[in-house]
Amino acid sequence: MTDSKPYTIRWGILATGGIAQKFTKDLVLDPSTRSVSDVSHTVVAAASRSQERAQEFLTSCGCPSTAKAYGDYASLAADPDVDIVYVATPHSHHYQNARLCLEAGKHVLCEKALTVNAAQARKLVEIARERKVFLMEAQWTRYFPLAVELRKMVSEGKIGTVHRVFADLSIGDSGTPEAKWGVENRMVNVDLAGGAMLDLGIYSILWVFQFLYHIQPPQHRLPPNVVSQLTKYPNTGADELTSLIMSFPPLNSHGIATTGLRVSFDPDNKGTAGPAVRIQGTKGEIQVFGPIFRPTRFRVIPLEGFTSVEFADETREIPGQGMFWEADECARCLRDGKLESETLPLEESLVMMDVMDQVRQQNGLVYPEKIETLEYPLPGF
Ligand SMILES: NC(=O)C1=CN([C@@H]2O[C@H](COP(=O)(O)OP(=O)(O)OC[C@H]3O[C@@H](n4cnc5c(N)ncnc54)[C@H](OP(=O)(O)O)[C@@H]3O)[C@@H](O)[C@H]2O)C=CC1
Ligand SMILES: O=C1OC[C@@H](O)[C@H](O)[C@H]1O
Repeated sequence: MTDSKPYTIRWGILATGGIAQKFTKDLVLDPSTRSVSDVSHTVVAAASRSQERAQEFLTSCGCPSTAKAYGDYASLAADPDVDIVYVATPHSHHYQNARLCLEAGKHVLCEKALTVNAAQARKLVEIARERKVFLMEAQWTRYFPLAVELRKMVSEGKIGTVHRVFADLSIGDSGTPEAKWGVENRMVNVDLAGGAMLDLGIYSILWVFQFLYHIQPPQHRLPPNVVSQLTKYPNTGADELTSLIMSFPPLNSHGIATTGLRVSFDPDNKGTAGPAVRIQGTKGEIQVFGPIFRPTRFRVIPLEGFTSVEFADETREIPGQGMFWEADECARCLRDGKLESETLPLEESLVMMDVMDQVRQQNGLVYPEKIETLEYPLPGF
């Protein structure tokens, strides 16, 4: 007889900002609303730099009244009731905060970009492996049913051999970025590892990677050659317009990933601009409609003479943001004793970090030493 009780994991939430709220509200939803019955989630604690903020956060997200509110991150990492910590601080802090939790023996789901640079990411992976704890970068988009379906279709050869992928995530609007972001906001503040690439461009890169790297046979999963251009944001020097061409061996397939804060993938907010991702193969093309962090639908356009197929993501009708898909993956990995996710192996996160390092090197974008360093622990994090 099978045990029908779901496998429940106990979350600790580290930081109380915008995405921590969205993620936590998704966690407390009943999994049956998304037809999931094998795993479930409970929030047992949250930590903020202010204890009061942590308590307000737990209440406003609808967490159980027994959940503990901590006024510092170290207390959360030390809580024996926490199985896994969701790290939701700015990029600049991921290395210090995730390391704190890993060293305390906690499993970790860390927001994207995993760290500021590849050396920090390698160190986290090394520690996770040493401690035998689970670590995953929160590239939530990969876990949407739409993305799962697309990887399956392309792997099965629906559009033949893929030779080129275009992907864009640019979020300029009617105002100027200067008026919108100023100089302090984490989107442009170099002290917080701000900039278009680590925050938004990573989605363009992950869409390229899903098809030109991830679904390739293991012997063909090779790091790309990268050429890039980057324009800096006035007054802070973060990147505001970044474009990469990646050439993936052995076919030298091209992945063109773009991002920007001054132009938009969807200028009129009506989808008039067309697809934000185009996956081009020898038998046709698949177009994905953005925003690509939370894609809405895709279209398959086979070679002339065939009918095109539209796929709308029906799961968008169910409650929540869709961040629960990645949370469910974490629960299944913990249940099955896996220390990393097959949908985003740690090695792939490292290759993506290497790509972003190369873009920064090619264009002279260096963040302050205190957030590029491997030194740990540092005060103030
Ligand atoms: N998956 C997705 O769709 C999204 C992912 N993200 C990712 O999530 C992370 C956080 O982004 P977001 O929630 O938008 O950021 P916010 O600025 O809204 O929140 C960040 C939180 O981090 C904590 N923090 C700790 N130190 C600092 C510091 N020096 N400056 C500012 N905040 C600090 C704060 O929590 P406290 O005061 O409680 O300690 C703060 O609320 C980033 O890595 C980003 O890339 C962001 C948006 C969407
Ligand atoms: O991950 C993200 O997706 C949505 C964007 O608005 C946000 O800046 C980014 O961090």
